[in-house]
Amino acid sequence: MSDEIKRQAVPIYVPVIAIDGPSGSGKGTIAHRVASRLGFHVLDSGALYRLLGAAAKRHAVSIENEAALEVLAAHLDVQFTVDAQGEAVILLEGEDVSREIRTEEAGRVASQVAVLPKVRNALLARQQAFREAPGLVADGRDMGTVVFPNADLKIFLTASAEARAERRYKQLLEKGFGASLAALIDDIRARDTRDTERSIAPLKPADGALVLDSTDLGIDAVVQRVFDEAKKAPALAKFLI
Ligand SMILES: Nc1ncnc2c1ncn2[C@@H]1O[C@H](COP(=O)(O)OP(=O)(O)OP(=O)(O)O)[C@@H](O)[C@H]1O
Ligand SMILES: Nc1ccn([C@H]2C[C@H](O)[C@@H](COP(=O)(O)O)O2)c(=O)n1
Repeated sequence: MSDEIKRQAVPIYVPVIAIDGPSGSGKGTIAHRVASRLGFHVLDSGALYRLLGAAAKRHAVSIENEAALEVLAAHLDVQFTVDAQGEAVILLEGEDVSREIRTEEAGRVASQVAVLPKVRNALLARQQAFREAPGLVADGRDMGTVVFPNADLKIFLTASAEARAERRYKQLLEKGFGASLAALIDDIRARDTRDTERSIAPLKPADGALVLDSTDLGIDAVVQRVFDEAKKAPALAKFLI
């Protein structure tokens, strides 16, 4: 045996912040702001369910055909990129679907395919693979309960259905989509019911999650609350110095 010191690779711990909550509560906005400050990656898990819905439409697969959707989910050909202006671009089978998957219809279909256990299982490892150094902020419905149950910080972000519908209304108009506020409230309530009442990975606060109601809180105030909590988590505090 030589005196040579054998170097062993020390695995790097990759922290995760899980942000869950209902549609329009601000998860994506907060996740991007927090990730940008920390230099972390972002997982928009809802986009995967939306993409699966779009893939089902392209391949004429019924959204009730769980076996076929499981195969589609396992082979989903997606790329998350940015364009020259730094805007997020999502490619499905090489085609830019960034706009198509952001419609209310795409959200409804995503919520319908998301109730299927085989679909959720097929997307699980793909979501967990987003956990890369230096860290990840993951947004969705089951980030803290199922996908990253050991997350360093769990936030459950919520707001009244009316506040969320109003935010969505403004957002859709800004993007050039037509919208009706009354229809959005109905839609949000229907989606809340489906997401919270499904038998697998229902939307609910994870054990230990900080529940933040943003009905009367602006974006900056929510981000500050998240950082206040992050400072208390040993694996995250060093990124906030
Ligand atoms: N605290 C807040 N106060 C006011 N507006 C907000 C707040 N948080 C987010 N918004 C706005 O609400 C809209 C919806 O936010 P966002 O898309 O981040 O929600 P989401 O929870 O990710 O929705 P979804 O789950 O449907 O993707 C955006 O236009 C965003 O700027
Ligand atoms: N972790 C997740 C993320 C999303 N879904 C489902 C349920 C949502 O209604 C739908 C669209 O999500 P959004 O883009 O609005 O965040 O996808 C889920 O079940 N689990």
